[in-house]
Amino acid sequence: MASIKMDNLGKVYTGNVRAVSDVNIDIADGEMIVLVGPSGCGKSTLLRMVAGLETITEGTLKIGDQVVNQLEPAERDIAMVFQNYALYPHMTVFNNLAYGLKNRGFRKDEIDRRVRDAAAMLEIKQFLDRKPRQLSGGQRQRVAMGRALVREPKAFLFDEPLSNLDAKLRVQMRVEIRQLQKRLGTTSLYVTHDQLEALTMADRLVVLNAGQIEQIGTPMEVYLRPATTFVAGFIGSPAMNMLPADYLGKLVSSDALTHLPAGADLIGLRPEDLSLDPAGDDDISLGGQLVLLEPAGAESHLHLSFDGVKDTIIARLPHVPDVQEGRQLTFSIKRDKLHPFNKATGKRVA
Ligand SMILES: Nc1ncnc2c1ncn2[C@@H]1O[C@H](COP(=O)(O)OP(=O)(O)OP(=O)(O)O)[C@@H](O)[C@H]1O
Repeated sequence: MASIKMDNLGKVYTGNVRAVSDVNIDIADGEMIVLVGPSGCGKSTLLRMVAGLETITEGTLKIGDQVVNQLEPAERDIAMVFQNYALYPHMTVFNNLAYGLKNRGFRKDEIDRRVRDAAAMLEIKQFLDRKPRQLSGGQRQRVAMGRALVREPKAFLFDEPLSNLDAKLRVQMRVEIRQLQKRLGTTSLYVTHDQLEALTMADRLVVLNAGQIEQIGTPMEVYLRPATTFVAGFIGSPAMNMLPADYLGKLVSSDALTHLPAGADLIGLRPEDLSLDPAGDDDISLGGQLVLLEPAGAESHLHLSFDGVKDTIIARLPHVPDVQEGRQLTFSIKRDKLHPFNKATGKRVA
């Protein structure tokens, strides 16, 4: 496989529509990078620029040591895996795998070797004579990857491959793709709007907003230290609560927030960091009224209101507490779990 290097990549569509700005990403050989962001943030545009399906209007794209800005998709040696597997229903698995190679004029013995090698790697050798409909969803996904693999590409691109699947199959496929990717060491760029998919699959994830990178990091780096209020709101579920610092200061004892850095006028609290345990020395406590209790089996979401704040705050507990709606509850949170931001810049304050 190969590395991929994006230097100041940008895209302006005809009609002066800017879709991507100043994107710098280095994907190491064998690394899985997940691009995540809301609808319209430019994920597909960026992926298609790497694939060669959209022109690059700014910056440089390298695959391995080669600048590929001007190369046709077929010359870039990159495989794309789509949503619906795009398998040919009337062909056997063998022929599905062989099809692209036949079209490119490979010799029969070379096709045979590549198909059998890929089938062995993907553990689908026993299915080579079956039609796609005789396979489970997971096996079909493997055939789809196999079809890309036989081309021996330099990298894999995934464009929301799981978005059409029901919740259970989605989880199964997520695991399947990630295991394959790790085992085969494929350099991969994976696009999704699903933050859970991004967190679970990525070596590193790239959060994109309005065509620009908000943050790049390992899933835990991004979760534990979101660089901007956008990332804080996008990664994590339920989303991080945000309170103005001066208001939070009124809810808690006056010296509880003195350790916060200068300029931190907006404070983020993750729902899962709020606890009903009594506050210890390093904790702060805040009381609110329980307006709604949502039990969700193994966990529960508690919606709390505070005098003078229009938004409710959500706490996520790893159990369903035996409390009545309408009651006053006191929550504690560790001081080092407060996320300080500056409202005007939207950035984390160090
Ligand atoms: N061919 C085009 N011409 C002009 N503008 C376009 C074109 N394709 C996309 N755009 C615009 O570029 C921006 C980014 O679109 P893109 O499809 O890359 O977003 P996305 O993050 O993949 O969204 P989604 O998750 O909804 O697919 C959007 O504002 C979109 O309207």
